[in-house]
Amino acid sequence: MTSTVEVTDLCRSFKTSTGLLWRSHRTTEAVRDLSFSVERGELFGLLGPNGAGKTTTIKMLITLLLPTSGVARVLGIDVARDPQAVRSRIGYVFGGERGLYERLSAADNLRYFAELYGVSPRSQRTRIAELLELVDLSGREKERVEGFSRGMRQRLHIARGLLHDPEVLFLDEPTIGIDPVGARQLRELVVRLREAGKTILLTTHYMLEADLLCDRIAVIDKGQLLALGTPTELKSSVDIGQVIEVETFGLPQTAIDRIETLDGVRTVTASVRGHLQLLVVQGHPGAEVTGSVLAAVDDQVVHRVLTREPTLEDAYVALVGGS
Ligand SMILES: Nc1ncnc2c1ncn2[C@@H]1O[C@H](COP(=O)(O)OP(=O)(O)OP(=O)(O)O)[C@@H](O)[C@H]1O
Repeated sequence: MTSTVEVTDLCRSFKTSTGLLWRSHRTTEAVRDLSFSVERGELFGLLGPNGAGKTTTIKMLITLLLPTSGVARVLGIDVARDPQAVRSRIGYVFGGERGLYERLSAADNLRYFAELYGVSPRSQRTRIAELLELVDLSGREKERVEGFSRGMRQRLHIARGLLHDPEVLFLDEPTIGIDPVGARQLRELVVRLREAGKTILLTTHYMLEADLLCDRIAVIDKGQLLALGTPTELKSSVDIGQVIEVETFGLPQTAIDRIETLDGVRTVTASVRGHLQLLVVQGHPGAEVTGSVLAAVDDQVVHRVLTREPTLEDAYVALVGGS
């Protein structure tokens, strides 16, 4: 049986030129020899840092961009040979997407797109009602979109992407810019879609989201596949050493730089948590680094220290940080 999405040695490069008088040309290889497949009914995640090639890959799969070389098949159809046939059987939604009619109600927006997508007039009414129910917007369908939150708009976009009942759905950063409550509602919707039998390929920068949602994940960087597997497989495939979280306040950059150079330390990431700074220090496998990390930090500024099990984010940082 063929996979629902099958990507084989896929490449896409872009030629760009800069300068007015002396033009210089540059080629960016956005996707390089990428191969993976997504099985029917699977929720598959594509992860990678900015510029890794995730959107370029999705754009080729949804027939908005032609591959430079290699083959991509969706539902067994070559995306470069028969884009029309692919388009009629897939849906896609980009995070932060515009394109809804603000002055129209949610239901009128769906009616308009249903016409555009050629949904038969007979089935439009029931289809729209079903979709509004699915995306938790029934009861709000008569309200104009201009009064909707970002999360509601995104759910409406997903309903729009499902009007023609596609078998495969591509979601590019579906929860970007959406508050935690809205993001949770969207994640619940994605789970319902999977339960309804859709095959879903999604990109995200949120590791917790990927860990919660995805059956399998491909991690890509610089257009190439770095790792592929279930969240559990990824966590155990990367030989992660000790992970220490240090909550501090007012820690100078020089101290963070010093920790990075300590023996046994693999990566250090610093972020803001409320009024505190959170340092996440990953050690090399087998190295005991808690003592030396704490010695490098003035204990006047340490709020809390804990060691914990590696998360998908730790595995991701180890994979991408080391590439
Ligand atoms: N139309 C284009 N012209 C030139 N270069 C492009 C074009 N589209 C993408 N690129 C380049 O291709 C590379 C991959 O970009 P892409 O948008 O696929 O990454 P991404 O993984 O989706 O990143 P992000 O997480 O930031 O959305 C980048 O270096 C980008 O600058």
